[in-house]
Order: sequence, then C-alpha cells, then structure tokens
Amino acid sequence: MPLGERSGDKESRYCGVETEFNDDMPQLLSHNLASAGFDFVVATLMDPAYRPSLMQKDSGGSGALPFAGSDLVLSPSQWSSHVVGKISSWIDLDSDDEILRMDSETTLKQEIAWASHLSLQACLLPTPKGTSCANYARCVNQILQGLNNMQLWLRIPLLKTDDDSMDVDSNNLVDSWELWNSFRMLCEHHSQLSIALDVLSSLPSANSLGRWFGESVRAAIINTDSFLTNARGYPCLSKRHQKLITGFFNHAIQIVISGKQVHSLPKGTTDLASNHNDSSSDGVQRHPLRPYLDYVGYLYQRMDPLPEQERFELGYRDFLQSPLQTFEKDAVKYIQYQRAICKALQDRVPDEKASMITTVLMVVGAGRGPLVRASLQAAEETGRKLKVFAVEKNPNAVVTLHSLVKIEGWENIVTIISCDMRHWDAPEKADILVSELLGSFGDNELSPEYTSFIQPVTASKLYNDVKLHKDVVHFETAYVVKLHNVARLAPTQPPTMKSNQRYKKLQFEIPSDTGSAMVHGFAGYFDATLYKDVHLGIEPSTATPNMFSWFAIFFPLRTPVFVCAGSSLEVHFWRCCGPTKVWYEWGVTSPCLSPIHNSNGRSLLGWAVGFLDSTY
Ligand SMILES: C[S@@+](CC[C@H](N)C(=O)[O-])C[C@H]1O[C@@H](n2cnc3c(N)ncnc32)[C@H](O)[C@@H]1O
Repeated sequence: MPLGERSGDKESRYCGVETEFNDDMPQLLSHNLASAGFDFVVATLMDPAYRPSLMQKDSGGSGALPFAGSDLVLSPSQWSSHVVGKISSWIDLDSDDEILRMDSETTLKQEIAWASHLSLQACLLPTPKGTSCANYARCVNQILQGLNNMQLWLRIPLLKTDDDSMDVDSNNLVDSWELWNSFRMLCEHHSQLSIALDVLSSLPSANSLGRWFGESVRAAIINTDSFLTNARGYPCLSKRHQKLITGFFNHAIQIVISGKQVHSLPKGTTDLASNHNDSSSDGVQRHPLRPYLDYVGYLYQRMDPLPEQERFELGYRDFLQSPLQTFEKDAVKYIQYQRAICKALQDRVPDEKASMITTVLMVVGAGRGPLVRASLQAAEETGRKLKVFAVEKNPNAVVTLHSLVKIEGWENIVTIISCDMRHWDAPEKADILVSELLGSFGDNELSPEYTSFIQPVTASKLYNDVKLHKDVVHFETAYVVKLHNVARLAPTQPPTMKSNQRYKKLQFEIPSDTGSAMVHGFAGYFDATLYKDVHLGIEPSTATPNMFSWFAIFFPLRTPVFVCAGSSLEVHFWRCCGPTKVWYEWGVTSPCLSPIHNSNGRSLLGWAVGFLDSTY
C-alpha cells in the first residue's frame, strides 16, 4: 500500500522494509506487505551461510544454489513490484584474503544473475568495506555492462565528519560522498548505478546534505535506532531528520525501514497516524515495525500540497528541452510589463498634461499581441494617451495581430509593422520601447536589457541524459530545464558585459562545510530590468514569484569536474559572434582543464544563442 497520493501530485511514495533472511518468500511478503502495509521488502536472496569455496568441497549435491526459495513461489509481478534483492552483506571484494575476495565476486555475480532472472527492479549492494573499493567497482562495472534494466543501489552511510584532521587510513570515513564518488567514477557514471543512503542518528550539515539531491539517490534506509521517542512513547524523528525525509519525498526517494523494534509502545493505545490497535481483530500480532511505517506515512501526509504552478511543472522536472516557447498564459509576466509601462508613462507625462501629450510606444517583437494589450491597459490605468507601433517579423503572428486589432477596435491607436525590426525605417522616434526577446539565459534574441547568471551544479540525471546521445554535439548544447534533481554548489554570479561579443572568467568557492562535490555543468538564469525597480527574472534569490515562462538553462560539461571542499572552480564563458550566428563557448580551467565546449558554435542545435535570422 503506497503511503498515499499527494493531491494533484502524480507520484506516489513507497516505503519498504529491510528483512532478515527468510526462505519462505510468500510468508515474507504476506507478513510485511499484506498485514503490515509496507510496499516492498528488501530481502536477502541467498542463504548467508553460503560460500562458493565451501560448496565445491562437498560437491556432488544437486548443483542448485541455496537461493531463498524457487522463482516459482511468487508470480513474476510480485517479484518485480515487491522485492528488492539484498546482496549478501558479507561480501568484501577488496579484502586482503584472496579466498574471501574470490567468494565475494562469485556470489555477487550469482545473486545479480538470479535477481535479473526474477526481473527484480533493483538490488541493494552492500557498502564497500574500508576505504578502497577498486575491485568491487571493477566487478560491479562488469555486471553493469550486461545488465537488463535493473538498478543497482549502492548502500552508502550518510556520513560526513567536520573534523578534517581525522585519519582517513584508520577506516573512519571522513565524507561518505567521496566513497560514492570514487565508486561511480570507476564505473564511468553508469546510469543504472545509484545510491541507497543509510540515514544515521546524527546528520551532517545542511550544505553537505544538499549535495545528495543532485545525485541519483533512489532509497533512504532509516534504522529504527535513528528514531527518538515522543511523549506518548511512539517513535518519531528529530526536526532535521523530518526535514530531510520531506526532501526525500519531494525527490521521489523511497524510504526503507530497517532494524528491530526498539520502542516498546504503551499497551492498549492507538497509533499516532492510524487508528488500528496493537493486535488486529483476528488476534494476529501486529508487525513490530508498523509504528515506524505509520510515522513515515504521517510525515508524508502532513506535507503541504504542491502549489498549482508546481503541479503544472511536475512533468517538466529534469527533462532536457530545446528552448523557445512563449507562454501567453503567464499572467505574472504581463503584469510586470504593465507595471513598468505605467511607471514610464507617468514619468514621461505629468498628470496635468495627460490629455495633451501622446506617447509613442513601440512593441518590438509583438508576437500575437499580449504586450500590445498590456501597453493599452497601462495607458488606460494611468489616463495617458498612446500611439503604438507593433513590429513583428513572423508573418503568421502578424495575421493574428491584425485580427486582434480589428476585434478590439484598436485601429486608431495601433499600427502593425510586418517586418524585421533591424530593417525597419521607423517614421518617428519611440518614447518607450517594449520588447520581450528573452530566453532562460537572457538573450535568445540578443536583447540588451538583461543580466545573465550562472552557478555550478551537481546534476547526475541531466549529465546521464546528455551522455545517452553518445556524441559531443549534445554536450555542447545548452538546454532549458526545470531543475529539480540538482545541487546548487555556490551562489550565482553575473557575467555581464556590453557588446554582443562577451567574455567573462568566474571563480566559484565551494563552501568547506558542503564537502567535495562533482560539477556536471552550469545552471543559467536571467534577470531583466524592465523599468526602474520593475524587474523580471528567474535567478533563484530574486526570481519573480509565480512566473512560469522560463525554466533555467543547463550548460553541460563533457567530463564532470571534481572540486575539493573549500576550494574554487574557475570557469570561462564566451559569447561569440559570426556574420550569421551567435553562440556560447565555455570551459573550466581550475581545478582541472576541460576542453573548450562548442568551439566556433559547431554544435549549435537550433539555439545556443541562435541564428541571427531565426524565426519561430
Ligand atoms: C519571445 S516572443 C514574445 C512575443 C510577445 N511579445 C509575447 O510576450 O507573447 C518574441 C517575438 O519577437 C519576434 N521577433 C524576434 N526577432 C525579431 C526581429 N528581429 N524583428 C521583429 N520581430 C522579432 C518573434 O517573432 C516573436 O514573436
């Protein structure tokens, strides 16, 4: 039973339970799913006592491996929807003991092959032991090459001590993200290798936790030891843990409860979030972990429903799109324009002369007319007289403009000019110029009034989606993305300059309490001053609320760059111009050198900035 659907949210949340070895799979499922309410079990697939090296000695048996039950005991859909395979936790592929190492490799491969045969959706790989994981990663990487679409969740404790002086060789992990990072780099960022985070009773700093939201975390395992006890004797979590779990829900990360019941609940009382009693009506003993599941369900249910705009944008999250769309339904955008035009009209014409002076206003790039409408509404609101030129180069939009002017009866005020503004010989000068030629990074059409911003991000999903294309062109293309599964690693910085040709070198400091991080690319935003204090923008710290016309832009890196805690990242952005096109080039120069991306605009896929004579 899923924890529940959030109103309007398409994704439902699932909660699993990590179980002990049990060779009666049907009983395991009925105990944990049907009677306790978990959605899936994380179950050991093979008898933990099994060691291949011992088997060979007493061979002569049936040859069948000691798997937990035959594949026939559950239906294929039960296996695939309700069981995550837990790979034997004793395996240690980097042990000095050769027999253990060999046994580990054989067992890992046998268990994964069995899990694939069962069509499981995921297997949980044990945490690498010690600090070296090269042989484990080599073996997993081999497996990944031939895997069906099963995910491998590498179990990583959520651990980062702030004491940098700690001795790394003493087997005390300083930052478990580094362990994950080594493993996934050895496996070449394989998209089927993801993370199951072991949430412990103490949590690292908020900045450091933030990093994980840019990685491919599929599950969070919470041990019952990490729960506190509330005044009524029920399990609950600290405020910081609650916030973290809410963050996991928001990123579709599944929760797994693990461990033993450590809270002895008061007898005869009802549960915190549900009304069932300690034992069900037929006298069957209730599941010892049920109060923990109820608490997680309660955290989920009490989340605020997503705002309407977020719901609308759900389907766009973390999908690479090509730019160029105009959302005429974005009321906020046009309200900002109208406010700016009102202010400009009032500044130009004092109240006492309002009926005598006519202001000439030009909408350059009028599209289907919403800015013409906003201009006329501003004139009405302020009581100013207006003469409007609506300039538009797209002949199809011009047809709409003509109908609009006729329907609205604007013939005496609005003149439609069907041409490219760059070639238009205007009959008079404009007092107010209105344009909306903005893209996510500010300058689809080289509009002058914006500021662009960039910041380095961890974005493993986006990186893997770009990589799928297996070519350089896609790594040298900028994408419009509703960023969600990303970690923003440093505050944004503006690369502003005056001419069409631009160049800026930027230095980003990665805060030391964040820990080291992987940079998969750069998020780009814009902010535009429409008039005086009226602005429009998507830069996260100043973004215009409730505006949905623009998502961020994402500039990928061909090879992700590792940046150490407390060190800096140096990046260069160029906007280059040729006779017929304008494009971006970008490259990292510290802590390592990346190639310069998109040299000569060779990878211009429709836009990046674009062709000077583009029409849409
Ligand atoms: C982002 S759309 C905005 C449309 C409209 N103002 C709105 O808010 O819905 C930009 C418009 O500018 C037009 N445009 C772009 N470059 C132009 C140019 N050089 N001359 C005239 N129109 C241009 C495009 O055809 C498009 O209709």
